Amino acid sequence: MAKLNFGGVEEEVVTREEYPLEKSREFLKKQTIAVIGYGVQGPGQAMNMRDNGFNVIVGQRPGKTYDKAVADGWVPGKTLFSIEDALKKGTIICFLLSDAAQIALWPTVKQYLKKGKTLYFSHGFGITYSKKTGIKPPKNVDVVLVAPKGSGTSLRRLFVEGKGLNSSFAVYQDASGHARETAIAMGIGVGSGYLFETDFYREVTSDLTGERGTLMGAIQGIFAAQYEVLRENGHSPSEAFNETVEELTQSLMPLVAENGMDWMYANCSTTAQRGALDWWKPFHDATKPVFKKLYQSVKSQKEATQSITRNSEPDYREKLEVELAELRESEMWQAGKTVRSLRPERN
Ligand SMILES: NC(=O)c1ccc[n+]([C@@H]2O[C@H](COP(=O)([O-])OP(=O)(O)OC[C@H]3O[C@@H](n4cnc5c(N)ncnc54)[C@H](O)[C@@H]3O)[C@@H](O)[C@H]2O)c1
Ligand SMILES: CC(C)(O)[C@@H](O)C(=O)O
Ligand SMILES: [Mg+2]
Ligand SMILES: [Mg+2]
Repeated sequence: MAKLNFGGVEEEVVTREEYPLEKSREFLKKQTIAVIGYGVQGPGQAMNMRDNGFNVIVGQRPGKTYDKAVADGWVPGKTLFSIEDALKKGTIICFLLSDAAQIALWPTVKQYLKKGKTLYFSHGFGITYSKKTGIKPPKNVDVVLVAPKGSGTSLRRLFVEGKGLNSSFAVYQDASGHARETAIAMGIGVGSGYLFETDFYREVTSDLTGERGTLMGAIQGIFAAQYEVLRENGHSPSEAFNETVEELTQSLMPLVAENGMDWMYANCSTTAQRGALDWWKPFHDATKPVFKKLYQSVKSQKEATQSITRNSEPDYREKLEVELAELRESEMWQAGKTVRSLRPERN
């Protein structure tokens, strides 16, 4: 593993140079990788592995998602099967159902976890919260995790562009003596740019915090608050949206991604720099208590209970759609729809 300095802290990472794709293919050449579930991570990981030359099959229940798998080139009876048939054939079982659905399907999955197989997750949820999920793998199988740090949609898009998301990897159970190499080889196989090591608990707690925080929850909250203040002070929707969202995603975040926050600041006016340098600390101080509360809610497993309870309700999709529609139909995001339609590349 390559040792790198992350802001003064030494950490080890696995890069593609160190563990090349050919090595991964060679290590997994006798395995049948069964991707169970074809939602968001399923397609990204399955198609990337297929394009990387691995022996991959998909297990999906009938319905719209099964039809999507057919449209993506998976062939019924050859590379696309019922969940049970894929579980039977697979030697590495990639459990890529939603975390709540994994609970319902676990008794079925467990039946097919024969000695020597590997159970693969993309989240530490099922294992860490095993008292709530009932997911307790038999001792004679390997249990590993590769968690791409981003949406399955981005995992696929970046792969097609010749780039790669980074992923974390972990071993929960090493029955074979080579579980760690399986995790690394799978991580490279699904198209990760590089891999950093963690454990199931740390993966799930950081992931739940991140998506509820700056990655998804906090960002919407901050957008909404600023947009509302601008509107309350007489600014038009287009002006408020541009100063809140559009400029961030189109102009400034790509600069942050490329070279960091100070570099983005340096590419703005001294007027903007002065204001941003004065104001980031009050925003930090105002939000830190909320982040502390969030982390506590994750640590106490309140977030896990909430996810399991709400996402296991039979009508959770319908209820989710109502909440997503509320966002979509808000003035801010409706303004955003019009703003996006005006981007020159859309014409
Ligand atoms: N969405 C992401 O991009 C992302 C990113 C990193 C990690 N993960 C993790 O990857 C795993 C898969 O998440 P996802 O978001 O791709 O899942 P998802 O919500 O998209 O669902 C995946 C599949 O589960 C199937 N399914 C749902 N309920 C079922 C049931 N009762 N019986 C049989 N099949 C059922 C659906 O048909 C779908 O094909 C989770 O552990 C998640 O935390 C997801
Ligand atoms: C893509 C995310 C937010 O990183 C993932 O953790 C998820 O749960 O979908
Ligand atoms: Mg997550
Ligand atoms: Mg995540």
